[in-house]
Amino acid sequence: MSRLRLRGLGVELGGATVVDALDLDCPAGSVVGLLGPNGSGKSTVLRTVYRALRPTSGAVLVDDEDVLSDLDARAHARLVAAMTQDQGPGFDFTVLEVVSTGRVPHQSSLARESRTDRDLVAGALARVGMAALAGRSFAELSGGEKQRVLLARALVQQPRVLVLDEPTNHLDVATQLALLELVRGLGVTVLAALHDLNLAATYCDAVHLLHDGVVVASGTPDDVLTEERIAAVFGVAAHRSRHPTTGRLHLSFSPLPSPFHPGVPL
Ligand SMILES: Nc1ncnc2c1ncn2[C@@H]1O[C@H](COP(=O)(O)OP(=O)(O)OP(=O)(O)O)[C@@H](O)[C@H]1O
Repeated sequence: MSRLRLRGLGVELGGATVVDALDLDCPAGSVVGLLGPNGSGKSTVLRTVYRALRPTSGAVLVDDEDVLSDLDARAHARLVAAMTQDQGPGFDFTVLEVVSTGRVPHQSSLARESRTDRDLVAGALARVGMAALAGRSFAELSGGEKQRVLLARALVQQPRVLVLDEPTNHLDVATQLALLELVRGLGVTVLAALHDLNLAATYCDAVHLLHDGVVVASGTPDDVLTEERIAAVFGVAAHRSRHPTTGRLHLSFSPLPSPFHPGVPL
């Protein structure tokens, strides 16, 4: 298991500072949530970790390896896998082909797909409940089915760090819980951007709360997600309680005056 650390991360986009001097730790094997309102910088932070975006300053470390400068693309893909909204093949591939591309970083350029590769792909498709759709066109899948296929692809990469950008946003409630249970059971270090604060409270060991590109609080969901902080950062009234079966933090929300039209409830 590996730990992920972001140190002094800064990102400027279109002349504006989107992420500023950000430090963030994900202990080995932990599930860490990145929380914050729309536009707070969550995807931008994640994109630097999976190298879709080069930060203006700072470092991304997996254990003590600087993944931004020390590694070629294949070596990086063996360390870090991502499941995001904007992924997926540009051409029409089958589900099986899409998941199989996750094995490429582990294959030498001459070697054909091995028995191990095929077994891993079949196993991952079964784990995400997509084995029956292996021969289907990826492009024709529903949003939730695509998300599950992209998770299977990330799993067969056998990464040490898994980055998830809004992993549950297309999923029905049962599949949301199944996906997060699966992810928790992997034993890999996970950094996930989540909008659902209750899912974060249930499944994350720690959370970092972003506001305007800056981490304003870090710690356990219980410590970070106070009613005052949620009101200040998200602009909603939150009521804290305990989930009746898990005993974890549970939040209920009601509107404060609209951020768009102060004084007028949303
Ligand atoms: N290429 C770009 N040029 C200029 N600004 C950008 C660019 N990409 C993103 N931004 C801005 O950076 C800020 C952070 O965006 P980001 O997508 O990281 O936020 P987020 O927290 O993931 O939001 P959401 O919850 O809506 O997905 C936003 O204000 C966005 O408009």
